[in-house]
Amino acid sequence: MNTSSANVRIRGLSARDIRFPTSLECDGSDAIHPDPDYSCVYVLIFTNVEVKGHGITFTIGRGNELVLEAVKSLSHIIVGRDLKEMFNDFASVWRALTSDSQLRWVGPEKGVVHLAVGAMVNALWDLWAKVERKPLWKLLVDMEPEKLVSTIDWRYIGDVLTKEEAVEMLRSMKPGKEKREKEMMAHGYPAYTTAAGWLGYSQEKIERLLKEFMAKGWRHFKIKVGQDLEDDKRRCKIVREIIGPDMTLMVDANQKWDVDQAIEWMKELAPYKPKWIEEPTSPDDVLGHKAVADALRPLGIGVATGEMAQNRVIFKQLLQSNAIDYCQIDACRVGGVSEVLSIYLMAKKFNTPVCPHAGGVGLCEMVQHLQIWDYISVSGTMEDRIIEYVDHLVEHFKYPRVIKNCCYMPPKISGYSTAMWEESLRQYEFPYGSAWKDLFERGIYKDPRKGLPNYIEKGHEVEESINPTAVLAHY
Ligand SMILES: C[C@H](O)[C@@H](O)CC(=O)C(=O)O
Ligand SMILES: [Mg+2]
Repeated sequence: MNTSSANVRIRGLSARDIRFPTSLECDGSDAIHPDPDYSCVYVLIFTNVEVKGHGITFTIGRGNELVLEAVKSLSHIIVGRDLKEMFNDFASVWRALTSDSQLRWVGPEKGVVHLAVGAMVNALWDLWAKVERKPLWKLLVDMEPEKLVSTIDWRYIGDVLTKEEAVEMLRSMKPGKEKREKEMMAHGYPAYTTAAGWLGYSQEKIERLLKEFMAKGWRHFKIKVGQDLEDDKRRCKIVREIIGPDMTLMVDANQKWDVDQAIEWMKELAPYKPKWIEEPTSPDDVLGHKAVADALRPLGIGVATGEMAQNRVIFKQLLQSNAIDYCQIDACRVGGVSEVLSIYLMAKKFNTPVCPHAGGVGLCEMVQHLQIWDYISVSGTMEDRIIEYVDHLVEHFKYPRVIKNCCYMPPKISGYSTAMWEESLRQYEFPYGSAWKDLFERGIYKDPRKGLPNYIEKGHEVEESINPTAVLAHY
């Protein structure tokens, strides 16, 4: 470890509720989430020296309120701790964050508490990379295999991949690493875009955006489906007409269907040659995904999923039962970088390509690091692999992704690319930021602090409560 991490101690942690009103333009909309306001809980870890860790977890609006509280409840686990000692045994830090006995009861390792762990763990990895003065992908690439696997909690996955196997896997990829790194620096990692295909966009907007992306050289596109079959057919037909037969079309149902419905619906969309159907059904239904995948493979359609798979155990089952053709890790959904690493390693074992999910705020910034590490150190191939790209909210990041020739170029600044501009935070912190104040004043959004029923005076459920904060739960 770089000597600069010696005597560095975590002095404090702040978490802020940052929201962007993206639902106004239907950016990010899909069959299940028609009105997402791209948001994040923004965690800042302060130390006794200048270096700070920035970590985010993505939500689509009010979920921030819950994640924020979970971060506060977990913060005592890392505040006051020594960095060097934490990074010497990072798996134990992760285990401590996921094992708080009382909070664990409302998980475990899933949902709100796990999203909170994700933000905190991402902030710690950002801090680690900054202390080492490397972008996160390079920190991972340069780490000795033993060290890298020591950051992962192997509980529950050792039946498909042991720590020792993972070390061997990483060692076996050492030859050619330098060459792959140089190649990455020169050409970057290929991307596809979802930015033309949100469900709430009008036909005119989809057509215009597709043409604009095509003119810039984009060749792989994803659109949302799942609300109305006839409408999906119409939209897929238009997209195919615009992009032509040779370019890639992917479709995403965001969990809209039952298993049988997914199979039937996709048979109808098969003539438009989608490469994959993403999230055809419930993210928890491993065997359901398998049924869909088995039925659609003969039609040349793969199944992709993962953006809402809650932890490494679900990924283990999806991979071991051959229920998915594309593994879509998400940088925040599982417990941050450490758990994501274990999913990449399992995907390698089962020879399943990883194509990260990035439709959200800050996800493009984060997943590029992970996928670049995968190419250099884990899979050693980009075949059948591609990173999602969306184009909004980039201006709020200090060191945003750099796209050249439709490829992500490796970040050069140390850290995990998660830091946002203070001005953006001041504008979009909910509900106090200036942008939100303006939206409330113009009546575009309702200020949640106004016009709430006052349960203390009028209410019945909580009038007996001796804790006035109990009413907060009754918004
Ligand atoms: C609500 C989000 O925008 C979601 O639709 C993103 C997604 O599914 C994707 O990018 O894939
Ligand atoms: Mg998706």
